[in-house]
Amino acid sequence: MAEDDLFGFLLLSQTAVSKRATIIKDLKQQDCEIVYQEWVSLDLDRAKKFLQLYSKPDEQANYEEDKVNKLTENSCLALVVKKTQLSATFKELFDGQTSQRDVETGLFSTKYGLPVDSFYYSTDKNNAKECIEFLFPNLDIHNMMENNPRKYLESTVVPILTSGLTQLCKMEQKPEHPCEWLGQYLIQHDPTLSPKKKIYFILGGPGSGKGTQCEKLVEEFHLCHLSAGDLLRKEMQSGSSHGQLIDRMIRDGEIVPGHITIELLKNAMEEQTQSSGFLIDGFPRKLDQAGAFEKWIGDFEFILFLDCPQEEMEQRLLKRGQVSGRSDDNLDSIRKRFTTFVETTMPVVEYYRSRDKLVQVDASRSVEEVYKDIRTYFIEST
Ligand SMILES: Nc1ncnc2c1ncn2[C@@H]1O[C@H](COP(=O)(O)OP(=O)(O)OP(=O)(O)O)[C@@H](O)[C@H]1O
Ligand SMILES: Nc1ccn([C@@H]2O[C@H](COP(=O)(O)O)[C@@H](O)[C@H]2O)c(=O)n1
Repeated sequence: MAEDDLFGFLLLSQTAVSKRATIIKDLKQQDCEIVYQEWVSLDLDRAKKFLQLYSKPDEQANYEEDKVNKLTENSCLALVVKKTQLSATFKELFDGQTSQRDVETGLFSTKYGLPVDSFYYSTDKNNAKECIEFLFPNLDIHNMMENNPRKYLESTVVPILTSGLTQLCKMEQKPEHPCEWLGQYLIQHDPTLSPKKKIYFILGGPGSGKGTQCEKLVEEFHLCHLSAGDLLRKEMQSGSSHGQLIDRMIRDGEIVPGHITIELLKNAMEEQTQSSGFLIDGFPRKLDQAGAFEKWIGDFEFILFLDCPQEEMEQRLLKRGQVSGRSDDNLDSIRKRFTTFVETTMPVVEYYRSRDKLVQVDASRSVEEVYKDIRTYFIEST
């Protein structure tokens, strides 16, 4: 390690997390090495302990409720940064201050428009080490600082690589492209990339109330609602090359090829940084879509199935059709959608029921009655 190499840490709480891409890009442009990053969930007790550790010994630890709330309301992103003369870089990037302490508490907000208590950083060797040890108890910071590559790899990459290789060996049906498979495995299982966001699928016949119930779940559980149908309609209107195909398939109540829908879902999920999980409405409509989703995006918690008689759904959709402007809210398309639902989507429902990954509610009742049942599953799971 060069004489004046310095390790620092940076902790971004919820408000600052939205700027993480720019911040990381700026740091890298200044030749900072992001040696490690991890999403950290702090409970009340740990948030207070962190603030205590962060404050200078001669200062009163600052437990302002607001600061603690910012640290606990959502996962924070913590980074270990390395660079020669790191304090000078932090100073240059984040404020125009001159003293070390100003750098540590200073005007990060100037460049990124963030409140000062939405981030914490330090380049003081001992304080940074203490904070890093506290934030990442399993990280071998000592070896990292000593720049021992072997030990660094052993404490970071090797465990997940080993478990990926073990899984690969155990698979009865070996993947056609093992390196690609392994790459996906590493990304999906890397605890440092992102906190695992829970994914819930919402299925039910057309008009069973999926969108309506999702709105209520979003309000109570702050999950991100993504409707596969809405994403396809948006894609169609954007003038994409798939536009005509999607348009025709929606009118005929057919299922759009899974790779198109999964790509749209993947992009929408990646854009979403704030939510703690996803409600994916109207997906998977076909058995192979579920497998492809798990392979390319990740595992899900359960499928919520809204069970509703066809006559009731038909009435609801005809009523909605008076105002929705949807090309498929007419009797001809509605009947085709019912047929597709029974022939193609019910097998998905039955498959996951048999694997205990499905919960079912009677969706023929009033919106409130249905929701009362649904929320119990989410209270248990979130
Ligand atoms: N429990 C309910 N009782 C009566 N009407 C309802 C109920 N739930 C939803 N609706 C109404 O039925 C119509 C369809 O509901 P919604 O759009 O939520 O269904 P969906 O399953 O998302 O439909 P689609 O699959 O066609 O997108 C809407 O007009 C909605 O207001
Ligand atoms: N996974 C999906 C979801 C939807 N579609 C097509 O969109 C139509 C409307 O879907 P809603 O969920 O909004 O009712 C649906 O009938 C399909 O044509 C799809 O192909 N795949």
